[in-house]
Amino acid sequence: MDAVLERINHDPELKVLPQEEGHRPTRAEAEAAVRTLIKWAGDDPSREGLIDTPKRVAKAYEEFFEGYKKDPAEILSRTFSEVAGYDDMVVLRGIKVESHCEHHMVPVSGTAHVAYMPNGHVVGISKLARIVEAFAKRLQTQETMTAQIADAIEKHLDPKGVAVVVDATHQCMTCRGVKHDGVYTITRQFRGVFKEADQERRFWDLVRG
Ligand SMILES: Nc1nc2c(ncn2[C@@H]2O[C@H](COP(=O)(O)OP(=O)(O)OP(=O)(O)O)[C@@H](O)[C@H]2O)c(=O)[nH]1
Ligand SMILES: [Zn+2]
Repeated sequence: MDAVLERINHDPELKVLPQEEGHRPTRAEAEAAVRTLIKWAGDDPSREGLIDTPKRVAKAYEEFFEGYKKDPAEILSRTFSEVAGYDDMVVLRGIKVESHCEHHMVPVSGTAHVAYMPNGHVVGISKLARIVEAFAKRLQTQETMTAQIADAIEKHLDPKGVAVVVDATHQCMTCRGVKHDGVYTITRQFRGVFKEADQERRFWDLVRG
């Protein structure tokens, strides 16, 4: 691997990685990398239809991977305790998940169900969807994303329990490789009171409607 990096960094034809460690590539470097990929795929990056593609791809990447700029602590910082003693679970069913697999960088799409058992205060419900987005819009494995969502809610809301279920399809399994359609990958994290069988059952009853 080191030899590959060494070659990429020193071959002017291949120079797409920054020389200095920790340096974020510039937009121009990112666009040059896209031109390299277009050439490598066998097409001509200077033809009319492709001339602006590196710009478009860089812009799309900003959207696909905007989660790196999101701070879970900030998203969950505002809570409300005026809830008239509400003390049961809060469940958000069917939050859209649009992610990219870290092995092939192709889309992973599906839904997440997120629940927490409040501990005296609640959070704005949109913030739970924002937390899902903050971790989905990164290069991910489904397992990591599921655990990160649960960790963030546990850490910043301090609830009595948290449950996260992600149900998704991976284009790296449908469009390439094994090419199996209709396979849904389900990952789950049940923490705190959701480890109790009756709470888990109530969660599923609500999620299944
Ligand atoms: N556990 C897990 N695996 C994933 C996820 N997304 C993609 N993968 C898998 O990551 C694996 C990478 O395996 P490799 O053998 O290194 O790559 P590959 O040769 O492209 O594998 P194939 O997809 O089998 O062709 C594949 O089995 C993918 O299906 C994910 O979210 N979680
Ligand atoms: Zn993949």
